[in-house]
Amino acid sequence: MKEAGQMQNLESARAERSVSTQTGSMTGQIPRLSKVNLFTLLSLWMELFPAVEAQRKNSQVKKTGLVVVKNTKIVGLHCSSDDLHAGKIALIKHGSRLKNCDLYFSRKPCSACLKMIVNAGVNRISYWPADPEISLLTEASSSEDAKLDAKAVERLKSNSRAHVCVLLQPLVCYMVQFVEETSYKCDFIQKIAKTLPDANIDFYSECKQERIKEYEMLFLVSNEEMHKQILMTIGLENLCENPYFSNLRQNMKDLILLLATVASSVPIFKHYGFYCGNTEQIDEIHNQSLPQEIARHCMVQARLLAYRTEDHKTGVGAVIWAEGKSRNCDGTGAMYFIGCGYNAFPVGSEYADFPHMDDKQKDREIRKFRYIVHAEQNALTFRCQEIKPEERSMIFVTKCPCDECVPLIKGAGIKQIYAGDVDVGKKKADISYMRFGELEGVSKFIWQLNPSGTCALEQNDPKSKGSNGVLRPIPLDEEQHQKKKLCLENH
Ligand SMILES: O=c1ccn([C@H]2C[C@H](O)[C@@H](COP(=O)(O)OP(=O)(O)OP(=O)(O)O)O2)c(=O)[nH]1
Repeated sequence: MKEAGQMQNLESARAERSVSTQTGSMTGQIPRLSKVNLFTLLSLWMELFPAVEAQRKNSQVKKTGLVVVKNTKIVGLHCSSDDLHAGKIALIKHGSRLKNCDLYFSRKPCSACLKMIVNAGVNRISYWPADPEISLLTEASSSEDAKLDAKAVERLKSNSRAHVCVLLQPLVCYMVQFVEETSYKCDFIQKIAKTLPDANIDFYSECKQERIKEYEMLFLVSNEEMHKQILMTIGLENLCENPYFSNLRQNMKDLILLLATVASSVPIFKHYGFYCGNTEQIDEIHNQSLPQEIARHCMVQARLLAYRTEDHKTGVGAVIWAEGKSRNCDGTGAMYFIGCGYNAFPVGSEYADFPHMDDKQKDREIRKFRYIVHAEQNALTFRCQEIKPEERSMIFVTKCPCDECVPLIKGAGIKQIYAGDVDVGKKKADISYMRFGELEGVSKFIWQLNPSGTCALEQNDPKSKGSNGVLRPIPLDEEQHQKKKLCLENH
């Protein structure tokens, strides 16, 4: 019954959307993620940044993701490392620039982190209301410390100027359905469906189910009574009563479902990944490419950003990272965040200030193309770090960069582009994608089946890690290569 109802809702959402696209009416905009939910999702996702080191086992301290926001713009994406909690990393990386920032944690921070970030003058600290950084779910022997820490956190919270709170907003109507629909139709899944027509397309649903289970284990407390206990210990007793408790759990579940859906849209599937299409360039530049799991992680960030688009039809997200010369204290290893963005009308404009039509509209004056700022353009404009020519910087875009953006990316000194190649070589009425294919001097890693098989990323092998903790590809010899081909055919 519920499913039928959902389908009906989806149909009416689609119908409404297509009417609004044709008429330009203000109703029926596509569902959009709120900023708060985007930051929260990114913080959870950052907790899952692929480990560049042996992960702590049985530690009382859980890994934590963190998003630092200044004036509604993201200025930091971090995750805890073996040595340092996320809050400490924020302090090292941003120092007094933390003043007036909003911080989104994937777990309630411990007292050691909280005292420092409160002292730095942050504006707001929001955290995911499940098991805190100092776990309350670990064995009894350590829970005494966890409880003492929770008390200290409460005291710091009530005596600080910063607003320490849980910020989760309910998703707008049809958001989950919209994310499901667009994730399934996105370039990455469709590329697999097209190039491997025999592949069981159910791999996507299977992958999603696995992700949901995995993230529920990590980010939800399955037992309701236990969850209430935790909430009470971390000072959220007012959320333990209904309807607040059931609403909170529903919001948490919806966000986890959304994260799992988006994460499965860039799947770990056979020999698909981001590869350089030009086989002549492979030997020369492949060694410089990122490990697949990190590239995939960053692309999912870009996919999440795309759900903040202001374009009725096509959401695009972009995120820029760079790899420093050596590993830093962050759980992201040598990688550090530079900037991110999504396609939207100029900052501060109202909905009706600019036209929203696509190129199906005959009247060219009321088309969106001359007004909308592209995801890459926003990522470059609002970057919080400089792009250093001596370092490897990379942009992850959910769509092939267009002719407006390609020279900007190259001119900014970005060394690598990770993208899909839908639309490459196309000249549409108001936007074209001719330059990407011809672009030289910037390495392009396109989502595809490994074209050569001559390099593979043996990601679990510690020997494949470089001195900076970043994984390196290992070349395969001819025999291994043949085996790879065989196992590909067997799948
Ligand atoms: O590098 C790019 C290229 C495009 N866009 C944004 C701008 C615009 O908001 C949308 C245009 O997408 P598309 O080319 O797909 O045009 P469309 O008219 O939205 O869709 P269609 O594919 O049906 O033509 O994507 C970017 O952010 N970056």
